[in-house]
Amino acid sequence: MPTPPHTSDDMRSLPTLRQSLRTFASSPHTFQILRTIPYPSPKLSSPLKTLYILDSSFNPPTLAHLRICTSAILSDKPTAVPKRLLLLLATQNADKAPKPAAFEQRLAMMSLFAEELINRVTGSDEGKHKEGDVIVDVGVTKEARFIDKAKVLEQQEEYSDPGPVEQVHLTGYDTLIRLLDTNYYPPDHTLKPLEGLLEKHRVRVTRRTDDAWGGREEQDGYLRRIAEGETEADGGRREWAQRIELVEGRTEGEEIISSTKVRKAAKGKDEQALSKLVTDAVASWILEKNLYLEED
Ligand SMILES: Nc1ncnc2c1ncn2[C@@H]1O[C@H](COP(=O)(O)OP(=O)(O)OP(=O)(O)O)[C@@H](O)[C@H]1O
Ligand SMILES: NC(=O)c1ccc[n+]([C@@H]2O[C@H](COP(=O)(O)O)[C@@H](O)[C@H]2O)c1
Repeated sequence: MPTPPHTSDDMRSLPTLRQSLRTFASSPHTFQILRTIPYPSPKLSSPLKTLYILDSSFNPPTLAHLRICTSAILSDKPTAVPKRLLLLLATQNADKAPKPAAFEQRLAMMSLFAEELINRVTGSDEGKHKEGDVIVDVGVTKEARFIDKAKVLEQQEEYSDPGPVEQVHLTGYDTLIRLLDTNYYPPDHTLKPLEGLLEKHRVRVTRRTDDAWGGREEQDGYLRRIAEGETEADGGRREWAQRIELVEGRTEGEEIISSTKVRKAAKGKDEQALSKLVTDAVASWILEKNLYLEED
């Protein structure tokens, strides 16, 4: 699908975004890029090899999402360029009903977040990238499951030209558990449908150590059990463990960050709490637009 070059201003205009979402919803397409930074993209010095994808409800984007993206981009050598990251808003979630804020608000925040992210990873400091070496897309999809998103992205010209591009899906530990949950794969309810994703692509999982998802040992143990063949009874493969990388999230004692926590802080107009959970531009947008005041 041709990419309408939404500018930074378009992405701050809620009527423009509403119209773009309407056009997308009524189209037969299941994926669309709304904004690319920088645009027009610089001529690539070498073919794109890796596409990082953060698929999220971005309700709103948080500092945890920022860390997931920057850590992935900076984990690879600065010379391994170009690097491309897709911030992907799923308009249909596998589990959650739509909640505030409206999708156009989330897209506006994703665009601000993308600008801040680019600033973080490019600059003059050692280890950072030159301007133009990192490209960030803001896109939307109607697909809820990773296996379907991966297929749709493989078909996009931007992500397949001139040759195959390896996708690295960035998730948190809770999402890895749901990725490998047979309940999402009717009618047979086996893990076989994941073959396409886990044989061609990779998953980079950030540990999410808190009460709900257990500690580091428990999370590492889960991946070890995959490597030992525990999922084979469900149609999984032990080799998949090599396609899944577990990386550090917050360190001991560091604040737990989630979009739910941001929505609570926003409801209380708690600017100090917000500043520890989201980037500056996202915090300003939330306060200026009075987002999440109705949150329960
Ligand atoms: N603090 C975090 N640590 C590790 N992974 C995270 C963190 N926050 C979000 N993620 C991961 O980022 C992806 C998108 O996150 P999502 O939008 O669901 O955020 P969330 O904070 O879990 O949202 P909500 O609080 O609304 O349920 C998921 O794969 C999720 O696991
Ligand atoms: N098995 C799967 O592919 C699977 C399961 C649960 C969530 N998801 C997706 O992961 C993304 C993040 O989900 P949450 O916002 O619920 O954390 C969403 O796009 C959601 O649809 C995919």
